[in-house]
Amino acid sequence: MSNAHAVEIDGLVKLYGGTRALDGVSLTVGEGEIVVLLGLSGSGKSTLLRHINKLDVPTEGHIRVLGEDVASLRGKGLRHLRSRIGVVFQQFELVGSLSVLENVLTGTLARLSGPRLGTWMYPKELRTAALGHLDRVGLAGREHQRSDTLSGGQQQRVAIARALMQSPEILLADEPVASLDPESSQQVMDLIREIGRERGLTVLCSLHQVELAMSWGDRLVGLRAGKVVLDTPASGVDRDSVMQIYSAVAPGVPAELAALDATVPHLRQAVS
Ligand SMILES: Nc1ncnc2c1ncn2[C@@H]1O[C@H](COP(=O)(O)OP(=O)(O)OP(=O)(O)O)[C@@H](O)[C@H]1O
Repeated sequence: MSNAHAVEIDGLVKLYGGTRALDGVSLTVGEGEIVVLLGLSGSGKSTLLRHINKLDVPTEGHIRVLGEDVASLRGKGLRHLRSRIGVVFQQFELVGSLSVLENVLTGTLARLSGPRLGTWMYPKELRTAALGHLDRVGLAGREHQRSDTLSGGQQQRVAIARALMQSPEILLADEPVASLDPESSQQVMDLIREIGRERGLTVLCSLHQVELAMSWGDRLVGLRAGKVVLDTPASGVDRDSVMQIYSAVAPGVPAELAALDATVPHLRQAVS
């Protein structure tokens, strides 16, 4: 990890109509740091991640990413910044009818001109690189398989390989294992961390699984109602302090229950 900053956020406020999705977030992330964003559903994790590659623009505040003032970037400059930031989503966002290899190759579309239909339309060196990334994520030999015939964990590996095609410096992962079973979740998270370390990537990842987050990240950042309420190295942190993020959500809702994944609204109704 170097001392340089990959992401510098100062006083970020985001309003959606009357909703204060982010409420004065200031955060600095060092190059090569692996950061987990934790917090209840609706606490602002995805909104924060979306500001880093300018999928959303601040109502107030400043963001610098890889030395660039994000608000001032447009056109080519914005495309260049986005090419340095890989993204992995909860729902993988693969084209199910395309082969694994073609999905990985689409990670290069932003820097190629003209449409590409079929893997043969990509330069040979890109196909070779894509096969290398598939090997790295444990999917060697699957390149010609239709993507929608893979398991969820395998599809997320394809999405990681696709992100690697950009040779990113930052990886944003928005609940990358929310739709996976616990075993696949652990494997995918391990893979993201190993790849992050190997390549010196700065990783920002939102998660709902507290135990996984504590054993996985270098640093935990907790959001509640758009504010940073926890910012700590993961090493040595005690679980109770992390659970504070989820406490006092609503009268009668224990923090343990509130911290549960997408089932929270249903459980809340059940206990209230
Ligand atoms: N495009 C939008 N338009 C209006 N409101 C939005 C929009 N995006 C987010 N919000 C609101 O902003 C708040 C923060 O949402 P966000 O998706 O960032 O939370 P989150 O912590 O990522 O939640 P989850 O864990 O469920 O993904 C919520 O109240 C949400 O309803």
